[in-house]
Amino acid sequence: MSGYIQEDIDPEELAHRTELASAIAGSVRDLIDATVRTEVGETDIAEARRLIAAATEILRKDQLPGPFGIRFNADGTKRSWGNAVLGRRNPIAPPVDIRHETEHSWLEVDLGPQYEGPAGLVHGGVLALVFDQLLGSTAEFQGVPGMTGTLTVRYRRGTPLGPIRGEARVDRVEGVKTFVTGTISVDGEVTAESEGIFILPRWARGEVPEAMRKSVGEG
Ligand SMILES: CCCCCCCC/C=C\CCCCCCCC(=O)SCCNC(=O)CCNC(=O)[C@H](O)C(C)(C)COP(=O)(O)OP(=O)(O)OC[C@H]1O[C@@H](n2cnc3c(N)ncnc32)[C@H](O)[C@@H]1OP(=O)(O)O
Repeated sequence: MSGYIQEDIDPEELAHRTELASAIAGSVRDLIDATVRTEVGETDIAEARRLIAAATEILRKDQLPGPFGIRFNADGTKRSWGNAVLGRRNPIAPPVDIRHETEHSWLEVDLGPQYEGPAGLVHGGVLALVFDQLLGSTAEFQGVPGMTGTLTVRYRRGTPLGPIRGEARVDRVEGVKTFVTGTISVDGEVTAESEGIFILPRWARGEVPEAMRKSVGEG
């Protein structure tokens, strides 16, 4: 399938590029937060827009023709820099770091004002986004990857903006379907629960590369 790219970059060069990716995305995240919360007037807005346009022009000097895709090194390390949740170079992504343990996976992330839904609370769609990635990555890490077939979320109480913790584990595997459950909690209290069914698509059956089944170093 297109978009999965084998691309060998030596470790030193990759570390350098990763640093640059994180740096530019971090600057733009800061800009997003500043934009959401700004109270400045017309003159400052006009000046800020002029500077942002100049920065955009610099970045446009050398662009990929399309999305970043998912890139692998021969050692199985993986880069999903455009991913909406994990993407190192995607300012829309919080970005989330998912940690994988033997039995479960977890994440901790600070969701700022750009993820607001109800006043002061995280948007329900953003929580679904985080669950989709957390549960999907958990299935992938356990060697039973799939595309999201069904994702259900039960919102038990509002999730305040700020630090959240997510946890997930594979509940069971039935043929090509992996059932994963997870929670999001704040200060030790569960605010949302989710179950996802991840399905190994027809086109991938019998040919999931080793790098895909046990990938490391995401983001
Ligand atoms: C080179 C190797 C690649 C490996 C592939 C792994 C890829 C992911 C890897 C790593 C991800 C890391 C984390 C990601 C996190 C983010 C994930 C996303 O955002 S994914 C984007 C949103 N989801 C979609 O766009 C799916 C769109 N839908 C489809 O592509 C198909 O409908 C798909 C794959 C879900 C199923 O289609 P069928 O043709 O492959 O499957 P059929 O053979 O018809 O069904 C197999 C079994 O699944 C059930 N099933 C089918 N669709 C279902 C559904 N939607 N929900 C529940 N069950 C379903 C069926 O009843 C059947 O069950 P029975 O074996 O008979 O018991």
